[in-house]
Formats: sequence, structure tokens, C-alpha cells
Amino acid sequence: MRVITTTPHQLSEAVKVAEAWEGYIKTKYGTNKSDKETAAFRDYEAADEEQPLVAAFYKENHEKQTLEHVLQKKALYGQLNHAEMGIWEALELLNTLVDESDPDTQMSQIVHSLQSAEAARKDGQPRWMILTALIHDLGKYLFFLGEPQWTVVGDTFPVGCQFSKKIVYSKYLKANADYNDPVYSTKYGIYSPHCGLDQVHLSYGHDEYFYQVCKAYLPPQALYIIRHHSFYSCHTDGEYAWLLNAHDIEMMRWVKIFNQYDLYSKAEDEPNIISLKPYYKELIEEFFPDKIKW
Ligand SMILES: O[C@H]1[C@H](O)[C@@H](O)[C@H](O)[C@@H](O)[C@H]1O
Ligand SMILES: [Fe+2]
Ligand SMILES: [Fe+2]
Repeated sequence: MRVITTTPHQLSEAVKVAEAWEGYIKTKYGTNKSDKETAAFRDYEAADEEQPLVAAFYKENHEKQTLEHVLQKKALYGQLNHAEMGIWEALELLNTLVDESDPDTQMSQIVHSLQSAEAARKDGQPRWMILTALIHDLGKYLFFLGEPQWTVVGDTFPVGCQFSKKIVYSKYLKANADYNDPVYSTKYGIYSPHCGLDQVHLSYGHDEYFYQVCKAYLPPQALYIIRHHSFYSCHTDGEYAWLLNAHDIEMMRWVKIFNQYDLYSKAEDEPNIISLKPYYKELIEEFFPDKIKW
């Protein structure tokens, strides 16, 4: 097994910034919403009683997302030889998908995409951020390539090292084959402290897939958001600080800014797809060619 290492210099730099991560994210990037407002989202306790599908989703996800599974899917989809398609086309296609893992929206994905993008736009965010909000979930196209929801949607978490208790529905991780593995069950597993998330395998889903699809076209901040937006135990609960390097800490601030648009826009009115289309088509053309590889 290849162990991923960090040079002493990289390490000390990363430790300097990562040490205070847990408290830091909450104070510095704490949401401007009240506790009551934020409690209305991602309430998995309530979902447990009212939306049994969500718990069932995570049970299957947590049992099956092993390091071996992740490596296999990365090899398969990293080749980008499954389709050629434009961004708007993908958005329209995803219109028929409802995400089983999400307790907060029963709406289709194009609605969620436009709601997130419109929220960023109203906030005066730069064009790359508005575009990122629009497309961040397009990796859910995996579902249309025949993948089951458990390896397409839901929160992500590192595999190959100890699972955090703060991962949503963490109790189900006990049934994961890696849970008792002599290496993968240790705190650092196959990683070394502060090796950086670029070296870490997260459970496989729409984040990693779409990051690969977009790699050639978007600025680093946008790519970072796309790749890590579902890693809630880290960006929201402050877990796994020991994996982060200085670059991660720098980039995480964008994930936090983006997260507000992803989450809280779900309460807003349904956007008018037809009237918004010309604006977003132009925005897409600024960054992407007509067709890209999927
Ligand atoms: O249920 C949601 C949904 O699947 C999102 O697209 C994903 O980014 C979240 O992390 C997840 O909890
Ligand atoms: Fe997502
Ligand atoms: Fe989303």
C-alpha cells in the first residue's frame, strides 16, 4: 500500500494554519442566518422519522463506499469517455432526477441549480462563482450512466483512514468492510498528516466525477468547490483538519461562501427556467466550449 507523505516544511506550514480549523470555520465563516433558520436545513434527526428514504440511502452508501470501490470508480470515470455533451444540455437532462439523500428539497435538480446560481448572483458574486453554483451538482449525471444513487449523491467522507463520528448517520459505517481493516481503521490510515485533500480519496460521487469533467475549464477556486462541496464533516463540522494543507485552508473559504447558496436557496421560490436561460447560456459560453467530455 502506497503511503502518502508530506515534507517537513509543508507540514509545519500546514499545521500553522490548520491547527485552529475547528473553531476557526465556525467563527470566521459562520453563517449570517439565525440558529432557527439553519436548523431548518440538514435536520437528519427529523428526517429519520419523517423521511425513511434518507436513512435508507445512507445505510447503503456507508456500507458500500470502501476504498476499493472508490479507486475502481475513479479509474472508470476518470477517463471521460462516456459522453460528449454541453453544460446546458446536462442541466436539462438532470431535470428528471430527485436526490434521495437530500432531506431539504423534493424539487428537480435544474431548479436547485438555478436557485443556487440566482442566490449567488443576487449577492453580487463574481461570474465564476455564479457559474459554479449553477453547475456544481452536474456530476449527478453519473445516475444517467447507470450508477445507483448511493454512489452519486449524499455527503462525502475520506476512505482509507478512520471514519469520523460526525459523518452523517455514522452508525451505518460499522457495516463498511474498511471499518475493521487493520490499516484503514487507524486514525491516519494510508495518509500522512496534512498531506492535502488532493491526495485523499473521498467516497465516490458527483463531486469527484464533475471535478474531472471540468478540470480543464474553470479557475482553481471553482474546481475546489465542485470537488469538496459535499464534505460536510470537514467544511461544516471541522473534522479531518489533520488532512488539510495550506492550500486547502485557503480554498475552504470559498467552499464556505458557496455553501450558503447551495443550502439556503432551497427555500426560495421556483425560478423561471425559460426567462433565465439566455443569461446562463451566455455565462456557460464564457468558460466552456459547446460540448465537453463526460
Ligand atoms: O443530499 C445532498 C445532496 O446530494 C448534495 O448534492 C450533496 O452535495 C450533499 O452533500 C448531500 O448531502
Ligand atoms: Fe452536491
Ligand atoms: Fe447542491
